[in-house]
Amino acid sequence: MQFSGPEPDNTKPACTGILLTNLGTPDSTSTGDVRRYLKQFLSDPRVIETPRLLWWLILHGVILRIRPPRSAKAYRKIWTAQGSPLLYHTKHIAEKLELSLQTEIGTPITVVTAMRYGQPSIAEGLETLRRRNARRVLVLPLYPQYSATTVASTFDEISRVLQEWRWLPELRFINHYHDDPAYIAAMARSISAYWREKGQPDRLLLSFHGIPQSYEDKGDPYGRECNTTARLIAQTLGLADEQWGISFQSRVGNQVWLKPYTDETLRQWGVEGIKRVDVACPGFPADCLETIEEIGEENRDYFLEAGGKEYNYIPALNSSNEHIDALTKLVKLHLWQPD
Ligand SMILES: C=CC1=C(C)c2cc3[nH]c(cc4nc(cc5[nH]c(cc1n2)c(C)c5CCC(=O)O)C(CCC(=O)O)=C4C)c(C)c3C=C
Ligand SMILES: [Fe+2]
Ligand SMILES: [Fe+2]
Repeated sequence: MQFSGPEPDNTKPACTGILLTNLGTPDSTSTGDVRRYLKQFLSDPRVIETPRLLWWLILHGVILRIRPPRSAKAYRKIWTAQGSPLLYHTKHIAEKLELSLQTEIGTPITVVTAMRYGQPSIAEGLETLRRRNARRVLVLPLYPQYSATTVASTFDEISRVLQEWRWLPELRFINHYHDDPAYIAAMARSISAYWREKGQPDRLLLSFHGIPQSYEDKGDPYGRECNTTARLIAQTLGLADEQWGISFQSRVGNQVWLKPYTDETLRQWGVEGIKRVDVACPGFPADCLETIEEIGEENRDYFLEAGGKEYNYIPALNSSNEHIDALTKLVKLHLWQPD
């Protein structure tokens, strides 16, 4: 094994680094770039637990032929002049979080963005921190709820990259913050601010990305953590049981995923005569394909076609001040005491 250099740049003062990570996104909406992204994402054994040889045949024989053009079409609907929403929101959160932490904490601190799949990679993010002489690194994956498919996968990639380093920084890793009071308060404040402007709906749906039910059966705590987050937000908003619900979206393939499903729930609510539904996605701190297109557009149609009259998607926290304040508090809880 060759350990890579150079060593930390000691000509610069030592600082603490925050590696702010998110899932990642294609480089562009071309089918080729989307295929490259999906190949990396769906080859991760934390995401797909099917035996490797069988999965390789399915992935290369079927999925990577059919899905990239379909996903590319969906990405084209949400792409902006600044590129992919997931990436620019995450970068903007990192910039504002750095300013906020520098104001709050006397010691030098730097925040760097990295993506589990695609660019900027985790290897690049760690290299940037090494060049800035970050001798202590706190990793903050932007996933409030723990799942092996997301948080453990991020940890796998960090440890894979660091296996090649000689001189490791001190490391800390935030593995979830699903019940963190500042995050719950920020979510509740964002929803009630929306309602102050537009009035309150008949029902609030809190929709989370799903995972296969079999992963939960094998011990993944994700579904339980989503339920806790949803209950805490509803409690903070003072909602009665019949005023809100929880659901899981974005399922892929034909296995059973966590239920109830978002699309089925919205159709059912439309049929039941619920007039207005607002949807918020507390598992997505930054808006992305799954919120803007799937919740903002696709599921709107399901609800309205089933008889619903009004449907609103309440945007993610993104780089709002309430989100930055919550993340600043969260980071401060995990930081080292000053020397
Ligand atoms: C097929 C398995 C998948 C699992 C398991 C999964 C878990 C999971 N994903 C997120 C967050 C995001 N997923 C996003 C997109 C996305 N997810 C999957 C598949 C699984 N996700 C695919 C194939 C895609 C790509 C889009 C598509 O082709 O449909 C995104 C958005 C990325 C973007 O560029 O905007 C996010 C964010 C979580 C939190 C999670 C488990 C808890
Ligand atoms: Fe996903
Ligand atoms: Fe989706």
